[in-house]
Amino acid sequence: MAVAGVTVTYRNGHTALRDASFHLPVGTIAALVGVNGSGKSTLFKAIMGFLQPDAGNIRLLGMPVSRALKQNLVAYVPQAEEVDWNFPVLVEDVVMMSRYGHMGWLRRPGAADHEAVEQALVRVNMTDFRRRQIGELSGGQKKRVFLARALAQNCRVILLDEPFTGVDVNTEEQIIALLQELRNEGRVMLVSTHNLGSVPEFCDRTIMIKGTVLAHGTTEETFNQANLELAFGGVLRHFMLNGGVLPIGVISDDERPLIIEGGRIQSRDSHARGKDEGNDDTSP
Ligand SMILES: Nc1ncnc2c1ncn2[C@@H]1O[C@H](COP(=O)(O)OP(=O)(O)OP(=O)(O)O)[C@@H](O)[C@H]1O
Repeated sequence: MAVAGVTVTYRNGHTALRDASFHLPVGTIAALVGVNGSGKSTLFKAIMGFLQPDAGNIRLLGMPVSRALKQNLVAYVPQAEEVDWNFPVLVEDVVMMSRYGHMGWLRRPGAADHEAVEQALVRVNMTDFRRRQIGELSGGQKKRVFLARALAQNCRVILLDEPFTGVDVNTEEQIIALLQELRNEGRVMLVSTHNLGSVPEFCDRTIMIKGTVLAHGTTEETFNQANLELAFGGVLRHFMLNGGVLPIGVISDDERPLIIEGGRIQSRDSHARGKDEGNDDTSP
């Protein structure tokens, strides 16, 4: 995925993205992080071809967006709020919709389509729910159905909008494991997330965004305190804990804080420990 000098201005004249550039090789999970309104959804919409950039260009797997879309190579896993869950549709039908591009003009599913849906549901562990109405599922189950839809489509580029919102830790871990498998198959995933604590855990690359791309590269190089402060500034609750010899910075964009100890980003396990230790003596 190559985004080069992309500027997107909405019809009301608001420029939500200006001169945004980054590139991702295949076989990557990249985090897209930034405050509310920083342009994450705008970038997704441009990559999905819903919005036409006013400047710059986007190439997916070496081809223009329109060609990648025509070949069914791009899938979008939406935020829960974007979907009308009252629409009466079965889980297996939601997944089958992704096969329309593979069907003839009569859109009658064939054996290959049924097989693709079956395999996708197995992969996300949702076969038992195939005859359930999508609206009756929990948040995490719905996310898994949308992931199954991306899989049945056999797309190579997957955009995931906040995949962990309203998802319990078990489901989050299942989704992460699946994304890692997909990465190993050579797919590219761009994941917008406010769960900063889990970014170093599963994202090879990070893109920091705030009206433009502030920084991008491997998570190791990019996901550091200086860039996080640049991207989040005063929005983050940023406080110091006094446990231990070195000061510990806690940066939290949501309920799952990220711990930076001695300039190094800590894993979730150590963050749980830090949280417990820090409860009494945190100061804003
Ligand atoms: N249809 C639109 N018309 C005009 N401005 C818009 C439109 N959609 C979004 N914007 C503006 O563009 C900017 C970027 O919005 P965008 O939805 O891309 O942010 P985001 O990073 O996805 O935010 P969030 O984390 O809240 O989902 C915001 O200032 C927003 O108000």
